[in-house]
Amino acid sequence: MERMLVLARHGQSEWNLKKLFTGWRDPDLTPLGVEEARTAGRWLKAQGSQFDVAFTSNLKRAQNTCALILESMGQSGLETIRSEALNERDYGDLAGLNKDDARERWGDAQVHEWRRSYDVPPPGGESLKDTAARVLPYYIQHILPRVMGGERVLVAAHGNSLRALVMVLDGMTTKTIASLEIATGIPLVYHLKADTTVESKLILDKDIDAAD
Ligand SMILES: O=C(O)[C@H](O)COP(=O)(O)O
Repeated sequence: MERMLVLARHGQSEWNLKKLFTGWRDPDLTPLGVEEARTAGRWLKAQGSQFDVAFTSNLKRAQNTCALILESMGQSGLETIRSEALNERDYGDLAGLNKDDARERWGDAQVHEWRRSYDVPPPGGESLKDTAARVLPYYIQHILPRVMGGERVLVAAHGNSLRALVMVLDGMTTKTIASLEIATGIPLVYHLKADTTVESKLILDKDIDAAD
């Protein structure tokens, strides 16, 4: 039985382009982000992939990425389940601020800690640990059973909600997770074993250039 789980971060958003902290704010995709999503769908189709169900967040950049991937695969209208649990990490008081300005104001080290550490939240926002506290239960309760039942599952979500999941799938630690970047629109194709651990992982792009 094939147990396929594909994770895709949304394509470039309007606020990614402006280098603004986004979190739960709801900008749409840029034209490049639309093209990234369509390309991801074409790659997946070229791999011979098809999906039985998709999951995405309550934010339009992920929802539209999901729809564009499926459209490119000829699977528009596939069952797509939306959940706030898959939303990007909430960046709290940083949302809307420019990342370069934030580095100027608080220093590179502090901004990097807020963006990439496991348990240090940005002011008024969620740490990765907080994000994982909603992503992982949702994955275990709603996504994993479908994968283990042999359905081919797409999850179109966000840089940090996916980092929370990849941390577990890849057996990363609270220290090594700080180095993990997930680029926009690059599908991570997992196949799981019957015991739910990872049998294989394929990153459908060799030149990962993580969006800022
Ligand atoms: O929410 C955001 O600002 C981006 O989508 C992800 O931000 P990060 O790469 O700074 O965590």
